[in-house]
Amino acid sequence: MDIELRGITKRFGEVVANEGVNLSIRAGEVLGLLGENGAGKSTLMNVLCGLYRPNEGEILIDGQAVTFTSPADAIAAGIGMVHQHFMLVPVFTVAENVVLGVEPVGRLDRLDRAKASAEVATISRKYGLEVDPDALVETLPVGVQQRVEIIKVLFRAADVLILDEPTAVLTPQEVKDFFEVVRALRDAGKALVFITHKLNEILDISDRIAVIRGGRITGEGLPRDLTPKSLAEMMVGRPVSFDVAKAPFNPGRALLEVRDLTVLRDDDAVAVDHLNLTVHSGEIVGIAGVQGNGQSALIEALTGLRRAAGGTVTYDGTDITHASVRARHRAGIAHIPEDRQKSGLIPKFTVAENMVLDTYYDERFSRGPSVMWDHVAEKAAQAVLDFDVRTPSVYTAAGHLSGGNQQKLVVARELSRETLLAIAGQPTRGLDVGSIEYIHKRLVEARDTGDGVLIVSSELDEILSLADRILVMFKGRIVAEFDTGAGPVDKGAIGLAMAGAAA
Ligand SMILES: Nc1ncnc2c1ncn2[C@@H]1O[C@H](COP(=O)(O)OP(=O)(O)OP(=O)(O)O)[C@@H](O)[C@H]1O
Repeated sequence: MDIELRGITKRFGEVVANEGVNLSIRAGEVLGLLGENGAGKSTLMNVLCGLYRPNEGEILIDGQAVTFTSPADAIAAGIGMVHQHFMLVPVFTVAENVVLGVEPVGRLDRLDRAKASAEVATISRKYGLEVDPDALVETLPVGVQQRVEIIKVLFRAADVLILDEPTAVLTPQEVKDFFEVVRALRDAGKALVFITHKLNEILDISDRIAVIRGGRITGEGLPRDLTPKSLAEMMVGRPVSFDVAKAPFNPGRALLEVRDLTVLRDDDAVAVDHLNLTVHSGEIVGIAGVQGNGQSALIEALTGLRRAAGGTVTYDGTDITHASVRARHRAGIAHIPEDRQKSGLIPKFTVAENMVLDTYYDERFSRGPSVMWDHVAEKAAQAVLDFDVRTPSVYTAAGHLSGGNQQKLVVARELSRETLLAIAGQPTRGLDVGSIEYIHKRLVEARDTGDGVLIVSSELDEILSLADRILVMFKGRIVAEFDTGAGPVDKGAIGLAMAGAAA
């Protein structure tokens, strides 16, 4: 099935998210769609999958114009979206999730479980999407849950699959397996649209690449004619540097001292196991590791979101092991959370309000019980400029910003106040290369002016380019340490430690 988008324009009030977009999506082809944060990728895909109606333009399927009034229309026409945030019911099995809402009339009590399992097994075999149809979704790793989402779309007989940043949450091995599936789908004649911010990935998996900028398609090309550098330039409209310039390493006093820290998961399993680490002033410490080795629980414990079951956390000489989130925040600890949508922002609040979440006690912003909103708006406008947050105004609801710009807003709030220590979880996930360059610069600036910075990232390249010291976390413990100042670090050795070789 071939699709032709012709002259698609989509506006939100004053904002033109897509403008006169012409794009073809062909059977048996992976189309890579690349664009900076806020360029209009999600909007365009939401038009294609029936979630938004365009103000102008039309969609043609095999030459015939179609109108979608709901996602159900698009699904009926064979267009399926695999969302970035999975929409599965955790307490249902794989097969139940797949057939839910389709047959028989969406009622689980009338579901023929054996038939559903058999159908899931057939799809799973056909495209190499390995999964146990009878497993409960909540017991499955993220990479497998994603396969369930894809099976769900294929079960609805989709010929066109839209994959919105599918690799953002996957480990490198899962990405490899996932690419195999994408190729199998393409070879079976499906049309795929693949959205990612990772330039190497888009060059690897795409048959054709289209670049969107400011709501318009500004370039198209074949991977063999493009490089990460040329793609980055096409996308951002200026050269992007992948190197970070840092001042000489000159660490000061110990700012964060973690001793013998143990943290439990919700089910009481040990997530962080008698862990020790120190972050000094003027130093970036990077924690590398395959996701799921306790990094998230560690950050939660350091920022007060999760109780420490044992050990101590000392910040600038004070024991903060059991201090509240707010007390830590006030004491000058910045936190860039891993999941901005869960814990970073309040989507209904404006950009300005989100800039002062938790800071309104600050005497610069409040006098007595009342908040000085003019002053807040002014400060917010400056931070929006400084951190290149793309928003129509500071009075726009944060939930209306593109995903990447929401992330930049959190970073702007956390790094534009007086802090001593910044703790960042996956600080650049979902960001375009221009924004990554920008946020890396700001983190290095914080270090150069004497802050301590602790970064947890599953992107090894990010850790390598930023960290002065690299700690590898495996099964809740630090299993290896690498000093980047002492000559080039052996990537292979880090990889081995991440896989538990040194444990
Ligand atoms: N529901 C909405 N209401 C108002 N404005 C919106 C809405 N959805 C998107 N926008 C605006 O439309 C523009 C395009 O956003 P879109 O989400 O399509 O970008 P994107 O390319 O997917 O970005 P990202 O890479 O950050 O996910 C942005 O300026 C965004 O603020």
